[in-house]
Amino acid sequence: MSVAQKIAEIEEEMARTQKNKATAKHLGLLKAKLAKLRTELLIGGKSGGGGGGDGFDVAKSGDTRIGFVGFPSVGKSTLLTKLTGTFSEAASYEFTTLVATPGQLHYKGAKIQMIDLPGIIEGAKDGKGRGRQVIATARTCNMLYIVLDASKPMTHKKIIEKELYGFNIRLNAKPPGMLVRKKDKGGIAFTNTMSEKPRNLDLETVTAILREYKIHNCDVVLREDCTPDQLIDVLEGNIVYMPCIYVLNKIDAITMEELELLSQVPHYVPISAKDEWNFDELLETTWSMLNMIRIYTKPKGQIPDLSAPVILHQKNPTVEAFCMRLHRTLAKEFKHARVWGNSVRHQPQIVGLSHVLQDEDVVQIIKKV
Ligand SMILES: Nc1nc2c(ncn2[C@@H]2O[C@H](COP(=O)(O)OP(=O)(O)OP(=O)(O)O)[C@@H](O)[C@H]2O)c(=O)[nH]1
Ligand SMILES: [K+]
Ligand SMILES: [Mg+2]
Repeated sequence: MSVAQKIAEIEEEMARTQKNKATAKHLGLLKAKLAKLRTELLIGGKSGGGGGGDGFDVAKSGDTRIGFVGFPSVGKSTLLTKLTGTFSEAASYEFTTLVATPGQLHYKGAKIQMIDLPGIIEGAKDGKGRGRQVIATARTCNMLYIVLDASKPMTHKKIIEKELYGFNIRLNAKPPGMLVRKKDKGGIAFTNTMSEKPRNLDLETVTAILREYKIHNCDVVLREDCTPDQLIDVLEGNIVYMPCIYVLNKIDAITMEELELLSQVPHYVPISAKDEWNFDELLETTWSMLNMIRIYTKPKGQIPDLSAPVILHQKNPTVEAFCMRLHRTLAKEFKHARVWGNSVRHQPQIVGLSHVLQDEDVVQIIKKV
């Protein structure tokens, strides 16, 4: 039996199994088996077809990377051409795009690499078409645009999400709030640091899942009400968490009433790639979800170069993170920094490595002599 067949078999059994307290442990076990098989597919393993776990070979450039994922002919290539000016062929027939096509957009001083990808269909992750190559490339991105055709059924969104989930991509989610610490002896300890009782996990389910991973001595500490799937994610360890915008394209082809209904979807931005409608909102939303912060450098005796900020990805980056971004050894030679901007009261202010910077601060590093 191939890995894909084994996966299908387990998925069927899970669908047959009723969800209740008595079956929780068994379901947890099936989920763990499923995750292991998916990882086997992902890493290449013994699976047939689909081009292995490797993505398209696209050189990284710029400060961040956004991948366009969606069914065929939803308008991904049209969008790339309009946003970046890099031509990617668009046509009314499916699978026009066969390879990854990168373009670059300059926005608020940042260089954003955008990658137009071939369309995917249901079953992509298991080797249909170029699906696995597409999703493997999607895993290398900092953010995804899931492009949807507003005039097509919204079930397409679910299908794409499922394909990405099966390739260990978690959309608009944070790593689970739990600690899993393997030890040499002492058995399995399951503790909870929340004020309320956990609703989704108990010692029995945790033990069953850990056993599937051949772990017999381990501390599991809950900081949030995590699910069995989240425990499995932590054990698998190769999960990618990334922000995603549902880009609802072709709104020029639907009525206002239909558009109103579609606006219920979270993280969605309606656009028309053809008519360039609502690109402002798309880019504003992109910027805020990427959590990018611009820091301007100021060499001694010169004015800061406001056209070329250094981009940091953390929400609250420190001066140390800024130094690391500039050069690996800079933090070691660091004496102090002068900072102008919103993060300081005095302009400039002398700060140390632990100072937290804000968007558009100007920083001058003073090295030890
Ligand atoms: N009405 C309308 N049509 C659009 C829009 N954007 C793209 N199209 C049309 O939709 C068709 C498919 O566009 P593509 O850009 O090739 O779509 P794609 O997602 O790249 O397709 P594949 O590469 O085949 O996966 C073309 O005929 C486009 O002209 C839009 O905003 N409105
Ligand atoms: K097309
Ligand atoms: Mg295309």
